[in-house]
Amino acid sequence: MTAQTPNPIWIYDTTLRDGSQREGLSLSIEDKLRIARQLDQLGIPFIEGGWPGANPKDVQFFWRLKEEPLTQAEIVAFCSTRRPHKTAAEDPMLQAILAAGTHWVTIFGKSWDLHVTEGLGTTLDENLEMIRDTIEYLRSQGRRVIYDAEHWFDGYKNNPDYALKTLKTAMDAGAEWLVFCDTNGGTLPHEIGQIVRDVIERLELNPENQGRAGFEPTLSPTTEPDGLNPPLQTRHGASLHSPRLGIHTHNDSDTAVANALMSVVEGVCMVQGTMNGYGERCGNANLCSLIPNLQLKLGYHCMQEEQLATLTQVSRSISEIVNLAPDDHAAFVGRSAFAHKGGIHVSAVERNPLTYEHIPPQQVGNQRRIVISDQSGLSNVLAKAKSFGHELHKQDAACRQILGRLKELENEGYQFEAAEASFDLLMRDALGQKQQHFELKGFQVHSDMLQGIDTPYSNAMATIKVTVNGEDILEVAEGNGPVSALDAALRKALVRFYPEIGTFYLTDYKVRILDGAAGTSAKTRVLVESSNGKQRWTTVGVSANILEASYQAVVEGIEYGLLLQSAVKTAVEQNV
Ligand SMILES: CC(=O)SCCNC(=O)CCNC(=O)[C@H](O)C(C)(C)COP(=O)(O)OP(=O)(O)OC[C@H]1O[C@@H](n2cnc3c(N)ncnc32)[C@H](O)[C@@H]1OP(=O)(O)O
Ligand SMILES: CC(=O)C(=O)O
Repeated sequence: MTAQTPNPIWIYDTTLRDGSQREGLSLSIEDKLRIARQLDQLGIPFIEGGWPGANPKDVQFFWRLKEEPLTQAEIVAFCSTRRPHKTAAEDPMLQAILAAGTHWVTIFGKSWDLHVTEGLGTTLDENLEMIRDTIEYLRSQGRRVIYDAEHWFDGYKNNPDYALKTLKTAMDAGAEWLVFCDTNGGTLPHEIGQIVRDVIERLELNPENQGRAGFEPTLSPTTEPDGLNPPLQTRHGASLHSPRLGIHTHNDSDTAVANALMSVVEGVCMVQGTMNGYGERCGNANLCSLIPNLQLKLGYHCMQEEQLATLTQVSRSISEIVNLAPDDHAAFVGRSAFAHKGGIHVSAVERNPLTYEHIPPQQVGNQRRIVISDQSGLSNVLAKAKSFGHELHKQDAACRQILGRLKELENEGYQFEAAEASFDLLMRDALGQKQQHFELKGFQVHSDMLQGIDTPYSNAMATIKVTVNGEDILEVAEGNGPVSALDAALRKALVRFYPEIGTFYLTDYKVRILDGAAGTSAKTRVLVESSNGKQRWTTVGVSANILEASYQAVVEGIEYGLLLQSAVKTAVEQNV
């Protein structure tokens, strides 16, 4: 028995166009080029690059791509139909889209009569003319056209006959893809399914051309012939008399991904969306969820398995480029997507990951994580101990002791899920492996608010006394705040004994008031992130005194840094 080839779905990415309509997101040309290259590597066949007539950046972006073309993806330029009562040939926007020099163009036109009369301010017939004239003109100029039917679902609900006329006009004018857009994002999955089914029937579209029924059409954008109205063929030789269908959904009802999936189930074979779901208002359908759902759950083919296994990295790299923090809880690609916190979950996952994971995380390039907290059981402790290289068994007394201490400290306000270095130190303490590098004798911090030439500024001074190897050390240091002064004084006292401390620095400092109702006597939790230039680690301190909490976190940060350095030293010595 031969394995059946999965039906293909063409992914159409619009991060660079619809994605950049998200409030707070702005891309430079270099950003756009970097994102386009990542999508190309990922194996996305269609990348919508922007609207060339709308702004100079998008014009230049297409020029830059001509100089440094993508390896496999087809870059698509986007534009509206021509303006009412003009010809397509004289519309400057359409001249701009031609000048972009892409093989494929996407044109959006109105499907909803309300938008025609109130948005465009023209007649229903003129809108049909605009669609026809625009597409025919672009075809006459050798372009292949994807037609985005804007507000398709609202239009179809309001006036199905007119909406169908717009689609038929686009189809007859030579559009190769008709894309149903849920522009306002208000349609629910059951309505999407019903409407797509109706339209396929009413337009008498051939389901064979929709990428189902075992066909594997050769519509690879880069391998098909150039030129005017190229003949479209399926692998089996049947010519494409009817266009293929696509879906473009927005997330205003939080159902964009479900809506796109419903359309595919009904026969649509192009899915438009954006990386990380960026887009106007609440965003577009998130390709980072859609692609794995299509390929791993529904059995369609979107990209090679190895490309899918880079999805998490591409998602995070794009969030870095657009300068938006990645969503830790995003399905498939989020940091927490395969994080297990509850003790029951961890105990089962350690036996068989299927018990609490819907897919193996590595299929999308993500990884399983075990989180430590007061929701933990012995299984969490064992899993963490293993990841830190400690030999520990469920029956060991230390194991229960660590779990008990963890719960006790979390009850006092500590939070170890974000401070794994402190948890490692706690485990070492219980296992009798914690090395004490110094002993605190006391510290004092003095903080002033001073008047500068224009603005006030703060100045702080810390004095610290520690004992190292039996020797008492007293040091003073200044800082721009009490914590930085204390940190500086401590390092100054220790650096003579532990020169590696000179390479450590604080990279983040977070404070959380734990019991707001208690006012100034509330407890404070401090999380400190430290680095030695190669690794980063986080430690935690809790106290009613913010300086005391900061001191705990800073000291553990230094202790842990020393531990990491000595582990490196040991590894080097052993290799030698
Ligand atoms: C659903 C979508 O996401 S569509 C994409 C939306 N994206 C954007 O709008 C971003 C880029 N847009 C822009 O830079 C500008 O809006 C431009 C350059 C396109 C147009 O700017 P302006 O000429 O100043 O027009 P403005 O933005 O005020 O209004 C939009 C015009 O497009 C017209 N229009 C809207 N849809 C269409 C359409 N499908 N076909 C033709 N014209 C359309 C509107 O009727 C309006 O016309 P008017 O100027 O006669 O009132
Ligand atoms: C075309 C498009 O972006 C929309 O209708 O949402």
